[in-house]
Amino acid sequence: MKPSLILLTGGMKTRHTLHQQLQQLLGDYLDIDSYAVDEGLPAGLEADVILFSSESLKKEVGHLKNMNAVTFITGQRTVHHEHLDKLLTIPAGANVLVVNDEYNVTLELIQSLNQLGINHVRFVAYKKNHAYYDDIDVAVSPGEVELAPTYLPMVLDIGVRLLDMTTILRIVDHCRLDGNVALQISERYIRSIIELQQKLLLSQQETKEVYHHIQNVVNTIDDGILVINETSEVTVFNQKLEALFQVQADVIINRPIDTVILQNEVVHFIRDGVEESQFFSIHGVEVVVYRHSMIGEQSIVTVFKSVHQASEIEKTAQRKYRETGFYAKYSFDDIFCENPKMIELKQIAKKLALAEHPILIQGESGTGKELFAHAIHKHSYRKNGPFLPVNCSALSESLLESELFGYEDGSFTGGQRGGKKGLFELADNGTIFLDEIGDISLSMQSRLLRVIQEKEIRRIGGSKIIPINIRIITATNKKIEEQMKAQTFRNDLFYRLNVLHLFIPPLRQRREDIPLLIHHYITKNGKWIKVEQSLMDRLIRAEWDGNIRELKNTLDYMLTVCNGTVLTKDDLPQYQKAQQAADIESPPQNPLQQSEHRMILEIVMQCNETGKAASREYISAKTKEHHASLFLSPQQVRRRLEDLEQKGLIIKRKGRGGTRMTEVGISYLESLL
Ligand SMILES: Nc1ncnc2c1ncn2[C@@H]1O[C@H](COP(=O)(O)OP(=O)(O)OP(=O)(O)O)[C@@H](O)[C@H]1O
Repeated sequence: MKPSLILLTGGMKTRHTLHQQLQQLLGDYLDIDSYAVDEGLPAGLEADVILFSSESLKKEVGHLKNMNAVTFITGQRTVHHEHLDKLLTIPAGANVLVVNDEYNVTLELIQSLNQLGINHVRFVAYKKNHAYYDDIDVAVSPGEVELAPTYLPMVLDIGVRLLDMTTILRIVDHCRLDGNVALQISERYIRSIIELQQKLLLSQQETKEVYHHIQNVVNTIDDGILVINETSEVTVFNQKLEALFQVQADVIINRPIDTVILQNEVVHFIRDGVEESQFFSIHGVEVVVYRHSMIGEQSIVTVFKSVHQASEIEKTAQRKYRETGFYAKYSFDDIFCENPKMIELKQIAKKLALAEHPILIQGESGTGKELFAHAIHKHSYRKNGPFLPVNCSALSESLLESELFGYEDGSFTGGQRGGKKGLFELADNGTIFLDEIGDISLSMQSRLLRVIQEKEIRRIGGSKIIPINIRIITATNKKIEEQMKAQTFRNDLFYRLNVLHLFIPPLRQRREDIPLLIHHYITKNGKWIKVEQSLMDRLIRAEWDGNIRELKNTLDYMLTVCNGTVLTKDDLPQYQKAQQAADIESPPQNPLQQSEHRMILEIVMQCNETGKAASREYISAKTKEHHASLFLSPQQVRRRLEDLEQKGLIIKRKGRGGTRMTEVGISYLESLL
């Protein structure tokens, strides 16, 4: 007769699994019965061996009467080896919540997982009444997945834990089975472990093959590819780069990038760069390096392209939009200025270009708002995408709406067959420039607000939601702050559009730019024409209510009518000639102001005549020679000069020329004498 064994477990699932395990290993030599507490135990239990599935179960039922056996054994348990590979797929460093119904058993499980060499993750033991687990990447449970908190992103079932080999051998020993039986059982046990090993080896082999395949693919690419992992070790370095850096990939792979790549600036850009791309010269080859952080993997992929190739790609991308006309025509180099505030403004705009936020540009009509919008797009990361300027005041409300949002077929009479894409859709991956934004109706304002908030649109008459990725630049010559007070412009929209802000000063506040712009427009027309000094002075001091646009129109007119090689006042358009008389500045009423004007202008005049630079300090020192009450500090001189320049009486120039009298200034001084 075979010896008998009764297995006692808490739950049915454990009973099934352990019964199956015992049957497989010992079924030929023992009569095996099993009971779970949850299913109810019979009135009396009698066997050679009674096996408790765990220490806690022994505590729970061990004291019961009518339980007779020669030997009582408490089973030691271990993770089911077939499920170990599930644990190996968890990324290194992950926080893993180990879930089991009893805390002590959970701690035991963590210990045995560590003993099995699963050390690449951090295990956290689950406690029944613990309210919330923060920062857990995955939960694992030996058959108790339903206990895991539902908010966790992933729960892996690693199967009911099996009886370990020592427990099996103790049973063999207590049932006094033949020595060969123990040998056969351990062989069966070992065989299943070997099968697992074979499975792992196979998958390792497959991984190697996939790696080689990827390596071959990466080597056929015409660009250099370099990838680093989260610890800055190089994981991919293709043949193209071997040639560029003149080094073998096997010297580089799996080493920290800063120990193998000697070009510090390249390493710095790859590891810590913020820009998307940068130029480098590597062993005399000019390259552009594009940097891309892989989301979720903490790896950085970089692509090295020759400068020539990179510019070809850009050209192809831009050509597409050039054909449709949706491209930025001007860059920052097309914005001419000498005024220090304008030079600073250009620098600021370049920085704003690199951000992704909306920009509101304010300034009077003709100051160059649209020019700035073009330049910003061209300087931004979206430069290869479309640029769409839209003049919001030029279209009626319904037309503007259909232009911006597009429409579906049959939405209204006269609409294009098959519907039409709107400008928001066409601007996808690029920039839309909404000029005269202060002129849009309140209902258009709310639609625009929704586009900005939701980053999606719906065509007129359509139901499909279309996601869009656009940058919005807006401009206005209106005082939008006043419009908000009058409640004709929505506050919430204003703050959405005005994340970044530029104010372009009117031309009369930057008169130094006038000679430069005049020179630019003359040369642009391909003419070799001089400007008579008296005309230049007059142009410098004109009001230019229409700003640069008006100046440009004036020059276009004069260059067309001019007969000789010198532009004179006679060439001025009629309306400006008419202003001439009114232009001469009348002296200030205040006698002190009059004396100051006269004193400063005389000093400047003297300087101009003797070729001396009329600096603030020099003028200030000279004022001491006049009446004591007229002394002006260099600061005061600066303010007075600004005022005189505003009036067009002098012009401040950088460099050796310094401040100069204008012809009008000279006449004005004469009128004061
Ligand atoms: N700094 C500059 N250098 C060269 N050209 C300029 C400059 N500023 C403006 N312009 C030119 O002046 C003209 C008017 O500029 P733009 O259309 O950009 O002005 P705006 O402020 O957008 O005008 P509006 O408010 O009327 O739309 C354009 O021809 C532009 O090229």
